[in-house]
Amino acid sequence: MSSMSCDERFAVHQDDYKSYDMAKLRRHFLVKDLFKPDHLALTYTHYDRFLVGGVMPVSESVALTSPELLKAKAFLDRRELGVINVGGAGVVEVDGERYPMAYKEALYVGSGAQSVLFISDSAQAPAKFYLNSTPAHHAYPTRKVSRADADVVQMGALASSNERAINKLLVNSVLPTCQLQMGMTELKPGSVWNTMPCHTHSRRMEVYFYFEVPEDQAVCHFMGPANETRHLWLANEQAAVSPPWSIHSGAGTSNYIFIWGMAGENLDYSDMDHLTPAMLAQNGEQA
Ligand SMILES: O=C[C@H](O)[C@@H](O)CC(=O)C(=O)O
Ligand SMILES: [Zn+2]
Repeated sequence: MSSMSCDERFAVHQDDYKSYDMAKLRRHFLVKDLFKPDHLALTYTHYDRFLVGGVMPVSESVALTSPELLKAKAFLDRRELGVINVGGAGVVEVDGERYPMAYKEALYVGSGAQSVLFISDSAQAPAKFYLNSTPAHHAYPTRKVSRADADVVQMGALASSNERAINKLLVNSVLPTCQLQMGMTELKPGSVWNTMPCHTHSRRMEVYFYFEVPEDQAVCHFMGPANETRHLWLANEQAAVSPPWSIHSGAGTSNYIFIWGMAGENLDYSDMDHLTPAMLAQNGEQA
């Protein structure tokens, strides 16, 4: 039998966050255990009501069941969904239509879909579907976005350990969405810093999900206002929720890949407020 869980995370004020110890910081901002066999793992945040999830079908297909908290008959009655496969080959079936999903392929599912099923091609190499979902007020068409459809931007340089390719997948230059934006950033070997120089965008919250972190390695994810940063050490396939007041940037003990997902006021990817490393060196000083 497939199963489902839904964790609820309330929004935190940046003044309160300063006093959190590590356990409390992790309880509020770290999302883990996204891929358990035949289980739909959901985390409902009160940041733009952004839902983060993971599902790994192994011995059967798993349905996108609507959690009690949504008080909705179907999960997508009032929501849109973004899916990226970070595991073996699989299929997402939306109202009977089958979308084959290879590794790193994305699917946008529009509001109003009544049935979404997640299926693995093989139990030996199960698919791992990473999910982001936000409230939606218009039904845009469901569409698959493969790597060839992505809007790709090369950023950084090996000399500053931040050479990476930003693959914009579910963004408005590729397809229409209500408020969800998702993409995948791949670091080149020898580069470990993502999103450096870093930024904030108080118009949107964001969630970073790290994968392809090699065994025995980890990523140190930085959060907080620029003059009061804290860190979260993340293992492979864990995510960090970034409130609108927070930077989001990480350094790994090796290279890795991560999926970013955003929602909020607008769909303008580039309207970030940038911060230089020198500004971060003012940490703890008066703003
Ligand atoms: O607001 C945009 C997001 O934070 C990411 O797209 C940034 C990112 O992938 C990177 O610089 O490595
Ligand atoms: Zn950002």
